[in-house]
Amino acid sequence: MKEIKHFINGAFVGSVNGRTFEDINPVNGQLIGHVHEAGRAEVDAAVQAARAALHGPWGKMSVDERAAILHRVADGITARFDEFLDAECLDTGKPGSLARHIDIPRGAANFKVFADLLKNVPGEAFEMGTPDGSGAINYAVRRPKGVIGVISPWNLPLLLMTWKVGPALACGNTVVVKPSEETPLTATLLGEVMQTAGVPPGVYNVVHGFGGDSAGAFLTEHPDVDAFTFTGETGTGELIMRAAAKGVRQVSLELGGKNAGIVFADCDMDKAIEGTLRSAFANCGQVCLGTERLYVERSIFDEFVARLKAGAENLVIGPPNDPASNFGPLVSLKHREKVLSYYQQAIDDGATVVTGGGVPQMPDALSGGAWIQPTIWTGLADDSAVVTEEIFGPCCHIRPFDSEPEAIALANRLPYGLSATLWSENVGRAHRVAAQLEAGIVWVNSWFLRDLRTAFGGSKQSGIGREGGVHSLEFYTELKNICVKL
Ligand SMILES: NC(=O)c1ccc[n+]([C@@H]2O[C@H](COP(=O)([O-])OP(=O)(O)OC[C@H]3O[C@@H](n4cnc5c(N)ncnc54)[C@H](O)[C@@H]3O)[C@@H](O)[C@H]2O)c1
Ligand SMILES: O=C/C=C/C=C(\O)C(=O)O
Repeated sequence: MKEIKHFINGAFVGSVNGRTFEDINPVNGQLIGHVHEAGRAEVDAAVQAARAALHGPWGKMSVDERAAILHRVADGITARFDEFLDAECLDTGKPGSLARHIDIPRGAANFKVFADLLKNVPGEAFEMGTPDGSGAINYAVRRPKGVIGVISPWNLPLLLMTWKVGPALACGNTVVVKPSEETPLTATLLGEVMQTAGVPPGVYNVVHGFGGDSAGAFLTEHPDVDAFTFTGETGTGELIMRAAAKGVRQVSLELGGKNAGIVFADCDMDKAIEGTLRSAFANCGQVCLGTERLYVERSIFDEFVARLKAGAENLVIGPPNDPASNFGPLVSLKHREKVLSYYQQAIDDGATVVTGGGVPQMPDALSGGAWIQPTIWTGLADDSAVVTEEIFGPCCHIRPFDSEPEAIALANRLPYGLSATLWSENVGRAHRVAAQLEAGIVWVNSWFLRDLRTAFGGSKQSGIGREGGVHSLEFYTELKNICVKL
């Protein structure tokens, strides 16, 4: 039985109050281990360690030295690839093939890319005239923001946490991470990698616990954290923003979505089906960028629905260690209750259930898991909660449209604006529609194709700010202008 501790000031420590909570495997409902729950004392110790580390060797390192250490962190993840893979699959139940190709490699890449970026990023300088004719030079330097609070969700635990820790550390900050209570393992394992890679104590800290009235809230209420970067639900983002207002601390928020996919009759149908099967059902639909609303041009509607149905019914439901499986359980029975409530709502609202809609029959050994069927609906009104609210499950609603302006208006009608996909072989149309979609990220004839140098984030209620490439620098550093009179 695992005992999962905090990682504070370079060491694994338990909670002084002795409180723990259970980490459950969503594949079979079995106990993975007991996780220490941080009280204010542990959160305070972590923040103090992070503050002290800013003034220790970490704060004095050159960019090159920091980058070399972060490369060792990335190499350390790769060297222990299978351990990270097993830990991520244990916590989430996701298919091993998915974590092998996305979650764990991105965990390593998130350190490498930002270490290299910092070594190569240009600065700015302006010469100016002065009344006495001697002139002045302005130049800007970037300084770390300080102690960063990182609060992350359970759907892509290592990927999303390192997406923030990588650039934060590359910029010279120190971090206190509060991983999701559902998925504590990989953030903890990363502590061991940090030790081996020579990251000084206090630079990377992890405190475990829940959100409200627990480690998450204690971290956001701590006055000595300089800024918060958060990925999770829009409602939680509002709470974090409110807490961060005390002391005027900055926030970077990557929040929920209800992402639209638009499929035009001039698409390549094979590609559109393949891409939509991934965007609706990958990671059991638990991807913030996933598609839960599809708008399909009427002339190809029936064919598209039939082919997506066939694809969904071909998904192989199974546990992470089954090499044939490409569809795992939801993260928990609690989350399944939420998703199933929308499955019921769809029926109550008069949907046609094209496929799925319930819980699959699983072998006895797996019957305690959070299994659910991939589900497709048609026939719902545009204002049904199933079509307007983020479900975060393996499901989508498909509705026909008749014109390009109608498709754009339907895609833009919700208060979310994270991502959108559009499928068309007409280049002019693709650019025209992409330009009008209210979303931070638009994928044309693809989905979840990620270049880490690009801006990533949501518009409207899907977030504040952009991370990725140089945009991460804007958040993780303070830009200081120095004006020198000559
Ligand atoms: N925009 C993006 O990039 C992105 C990426 C992944 C997930 N998401 C969103 O995340 C959500 C799913 O993740 P989730 O259910 O873990 O989200 P969540 O908001 O419930 O929890 C996220 C984290 O916040 C913590 N938390 C909860 N309440 C808190 C509080 N009051 N104070 C401080 N911390 C608190 C949780 O413990 C967890 O660590 C979905 O809405 C999804 O769209 C967004
Ligand atoms: O579930 C949301 C996925 C977010 C992905 C990223 O933040 C990323 O690819 O950097």
